[in-house]
Amino acid sequence: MSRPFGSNRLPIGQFSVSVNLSTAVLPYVPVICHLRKQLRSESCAPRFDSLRSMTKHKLFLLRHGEGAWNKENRFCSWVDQRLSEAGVTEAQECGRLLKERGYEFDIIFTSILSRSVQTAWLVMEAMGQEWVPVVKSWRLNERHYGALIGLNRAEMALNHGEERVKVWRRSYDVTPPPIDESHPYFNEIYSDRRYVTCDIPKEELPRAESLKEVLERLLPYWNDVISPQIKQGKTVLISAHGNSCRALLKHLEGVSDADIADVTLPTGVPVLLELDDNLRPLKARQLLGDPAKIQAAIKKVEDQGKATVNTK
Ligand SMILES: O=C(OP(=O)(O)O)[C@H](O)COP(=O)(O)O
Repeated sequence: MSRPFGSNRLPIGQFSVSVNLSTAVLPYVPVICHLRKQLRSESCAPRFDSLRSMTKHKLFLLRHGEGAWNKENRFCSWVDQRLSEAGVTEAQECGRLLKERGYEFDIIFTSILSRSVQTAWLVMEAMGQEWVPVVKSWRLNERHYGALIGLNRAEMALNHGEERVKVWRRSYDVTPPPIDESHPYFNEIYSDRRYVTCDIPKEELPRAESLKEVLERLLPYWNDVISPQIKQGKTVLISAHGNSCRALLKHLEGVSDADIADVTLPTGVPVLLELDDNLRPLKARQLLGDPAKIQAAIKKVEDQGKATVNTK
């Protein structure tokens, strides 16, 4: 008996089916041929192509819960403040929210500053996922605010003007004056033994950074360590800082140098990014939680640079 397809395996799209070409099947061959044609038609092909590149990776960025100096409105940066009572609650609530939504992490990255590590622990505890590995790097540390470390933002706005403070806080490529040995927090930072564990000599660690410089020290870590984990299909949480998360967002979303000035991250609010296989965002970032509360928290961070008298 002749075989119309040369064998008894009939390809349909990506699959093939075993066909017994008996006289009982032969009447259906035109229908099968029609289906094959449809699958190959131009109207079908793009749909499959886009499905292939649409593989979603979920990446979560988190600015730690409120720290003691967030509360006092001081530039904290590389000073190792722990979470305030409100910051502990924020981190726990963040963990509960992530649990309620059914998210599961495979690996967590933090800076080597206690407030980001403590936040990761509290999130994991609230999610019942304490076993998840945590990897720490100075490359996720907060931006180094140089000589501004420890200063009160509202007092600076009074002395230098709100515009100047906004430039120091939010511009992309303005580096604040560097910290030197006369600074009250210099020794506390540079004699801390955590900074001999870094992948560069202590002497080469920054003394002040613009957001651009934060991105430059963060990118090798993102490219070599974090992104391979995501590409392997792992769900990653990065528990870090306002400006290290902003730098990464700028990179991933392609935010312009000018527009990044208007991106503000509140403490304790997880940011969900859905990425394709090339780690490009598939849609806009999502700040998870009550939108009204999130807007209020963003405004609070922005208002920290206003010249109001700080009574706390
Ligand atoms: O330590 C800081 O950020 P963090 O609270 O995210 O670690 C900075 O002082 C944040 O200051 P900014 O919001 O003026 O950039």
